[in-house]
Amino acid sequence: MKESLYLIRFGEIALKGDNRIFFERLLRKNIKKKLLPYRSELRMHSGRVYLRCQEAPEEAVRSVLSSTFGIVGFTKALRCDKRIEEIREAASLIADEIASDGKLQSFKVSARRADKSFPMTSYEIACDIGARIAGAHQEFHVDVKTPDWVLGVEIREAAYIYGRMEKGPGGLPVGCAGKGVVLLSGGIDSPVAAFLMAKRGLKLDAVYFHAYPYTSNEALDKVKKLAEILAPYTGGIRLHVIPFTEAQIFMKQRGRSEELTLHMRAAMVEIADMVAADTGAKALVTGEALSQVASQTIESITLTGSFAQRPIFRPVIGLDKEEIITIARRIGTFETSILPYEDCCTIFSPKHPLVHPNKELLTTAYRSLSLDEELKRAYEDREVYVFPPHSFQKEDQGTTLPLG
Ligand SMILES: Nc1ncnc2c1ncn2[C@@H]1O[C@H](COP(=O)(O)OP(=O)(O)OP(=O)(O)O)[C@@H](O)[C@H]1O
Repeated sequence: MKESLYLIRFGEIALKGDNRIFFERLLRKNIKKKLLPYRSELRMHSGRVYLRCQEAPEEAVRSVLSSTFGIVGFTKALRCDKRIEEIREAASLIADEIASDGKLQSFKVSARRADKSFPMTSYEIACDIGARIAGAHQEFHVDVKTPDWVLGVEIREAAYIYGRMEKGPGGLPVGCAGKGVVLLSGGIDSPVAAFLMAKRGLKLDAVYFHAYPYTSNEALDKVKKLAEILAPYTGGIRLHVIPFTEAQIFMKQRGRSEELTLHMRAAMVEIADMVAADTGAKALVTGEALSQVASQTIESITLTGSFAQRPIFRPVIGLDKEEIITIARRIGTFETSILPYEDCCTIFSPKHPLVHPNKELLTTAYRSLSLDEELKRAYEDREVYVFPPHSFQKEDQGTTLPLG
């Protein structure tokens, strides 16, 4: 009897020594949660992970596996009795499916025999199956050195037969690094920053500063859309929308024009920190890249970063715009990010912002604005959206696991 499953390869987790079990447990939990409402079962056998999820459409499972950090590869597999006739049949089903794509031509069979009582050697299995596939499909020829695809046969407590590996996103299971708060604008850079930090295991909440009516509801919809696109990677995401207009007007009226952008950034950092304190996050994340604009010089970043109670991670700090765009395209945020809705900072930004601020002078100027009440009110009046809806559970706070 044949059973259809997925064989999953975990990546960096394999290097985690004694702590590997924590990472594996978290990754399995993340996969199962993303497959809800379907029933799924994950089993481990000799360092392999097999997922059984018969109710879910294949597309849904593939989309979950290709967006779950910690997975480096996966493939559909067939499990059958340890009889050569069954193995041949399963191998030919997999070869038929790959042949129907018409894209791959050369192949090889890689056979492994953990159960040495099986009456054929690995070499004999490989020759037997390889000859049959090549005989049945004119489009396939054997190439043991650089094959387009590999048919895997593993003889364990049962026989497992699988075809082409698809790529997973790599990285570490979301949540293993604890929790962070990303400042998510509608631009190109911050969604990429969110993606990169989730890839290193950070569970994220997002904060968006909305200056209605100076920034439109379409601008807000755009950020919601970005959060929705990121959600499969981040294992769900909450978006905190901060009504920022009054605080911005307050700063504009009281401060010096050329200092306004930096004041706004500092205020954003302070509010994001409040969200972090509330959600148990240990770091902030921004999409800042060195020297991209006036507020991203070393002096500006040092100044605005000094208002945070936690480290600020800036994973795109050393990337060129083109490099950031390449990632944005790959993860699917680019087309949404370039929709033409203004960000609140652009609208309020002065013509000649300070580029190399003096930290002491600017800190004093910012503190003299006495913004505490304004910022507290903006924070308290925030609205929270969850992507996908109803997905957030208390246990999603993220746990810092011991690193091995
Ligand atoms: N309205 C906003 N809401 C939330 N975060 C913001 C907002 N505006 C800016 N940020 C944060 O500040 C960072 C720097 O913003 P800035 O507009 O200077 O640069 P940017 O390179 O255009 O960034 P992005 O492409 O992410 O908008 C952003 O990456 C983001 O993390």
